[in-house]
Amino acid sequence: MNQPMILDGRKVATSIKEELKQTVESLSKQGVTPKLATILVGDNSSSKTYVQMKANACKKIGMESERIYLDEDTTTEELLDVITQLNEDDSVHGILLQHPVPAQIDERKAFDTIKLEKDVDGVTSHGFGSTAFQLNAYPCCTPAAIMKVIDFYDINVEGKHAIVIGRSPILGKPVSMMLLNRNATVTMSHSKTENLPELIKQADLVVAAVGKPNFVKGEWLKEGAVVLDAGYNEGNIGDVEYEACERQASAITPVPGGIGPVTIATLLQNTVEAASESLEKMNKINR
Ligand SMILES: NC(=O)C1=CN([C@@H]2O[C@H](COP(=O)(O)OP(=O)(O)OC[C@H]3O[C@@H](n4cnc5c(N)ncnc54)[C@H](OP(=O)(O)O)[C@@H]3O)[C@@H](O)[C@H]2O)C=CC1
Ligand SMILES: Nc1nc(=O)c2c([nH]1)NC[C@@H]1CN(c3ccc(C(=O)N[C@@H](CCC(=O)O)C(=O)O)cc3)C=[N+]21
Repeated sequence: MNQPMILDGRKVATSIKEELKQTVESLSKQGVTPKLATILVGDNSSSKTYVQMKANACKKIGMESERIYLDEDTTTEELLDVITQLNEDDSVHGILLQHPVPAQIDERKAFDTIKLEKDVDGVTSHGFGSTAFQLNAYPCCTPAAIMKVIDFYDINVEGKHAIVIGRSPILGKPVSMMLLNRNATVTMSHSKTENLPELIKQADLVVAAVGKPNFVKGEWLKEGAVVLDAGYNEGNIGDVEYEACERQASAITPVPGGIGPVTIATLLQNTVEAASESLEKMNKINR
């Protein structure tokens, strides 16, 4: 039986967080404790779990966090006010608005209200554009996590055919740009894509970002494909049918224990970097 390499996200996350702990301690000694603010609109229970996980992860490495819950019927204006207040709050270094938001809210407008220096989740148009053009900005966390797993396990993407399933602003679209920047040949697919299984069959690397449990079937894969499952559905189920895909793949991320933990580590990393930047700025002013 085929035994693929299991891409262990917890291992990748631990190595990132170990390093962060020391930086957080040193920043705190200098009077700046990195702080992340998360905003959740509506009471989607799994979204609540994610923001709780993010808060716990902050605490574990000595960071602070603030969780803001807004009603399901919050208007765009009300949400923009909350974001503006966080933009102006010097104790907050990073802002994360949980995607998706209820339909009445203009998500793009809300994302773009986040100050670039505090966009630790890489969701602003400016952040996305900078990432696409390989300029300096915080990369979107889950896409960056996917790239970190690829790098940690030395997976070669140059010249390879990668298919990304899903094109959301926080996942499919940015990860496609990152893969392109690494010289992969990228197919972006979505709900209107025709003949998806045939396209997947041609891919050396499959990124699943659909939001549908067990969506990618084992028989769709080319033998030896690398499978990166970013999906995280009700009941801790990924977007790929794991057992069947494991038989076809040369390497695969499990769910849980794959991309998820690395996403959180990346979010912490970006927030700590934002705090360092703000300390540097303060020191310059006081000099
Ligand atoms: N591990 C982590 O850190 C993270 C995990 N996630 C998980 O990743 C998954 C995707 O999340 P997210 O990107 O936010 O989800 P969205 O719902 O925002 O986007 C889903 C995407 O999948 C596409 N899609 C839907 N159905 C099909 C189909 N039948 N064939 C091809 N494409 C399809 C949609 O296409 P269209 O654009 O045409 O509608 C859309 O682009 C979820 O399981 C989520 O929980 C998300 C973020 C972080
Ligand atoms: N603006 C925005 N940014 C996001 O990054 C974002 C978002 N919106 N909306 C929702 C999704 C979902 N998401 C997850 C993060 C970590 C795990 C994670 O760590 N999962 C663990 C499971 C841990 C457990 O269940 O105990 C694992 O896969 O092993 C899962 C899901 C981020 N998201």
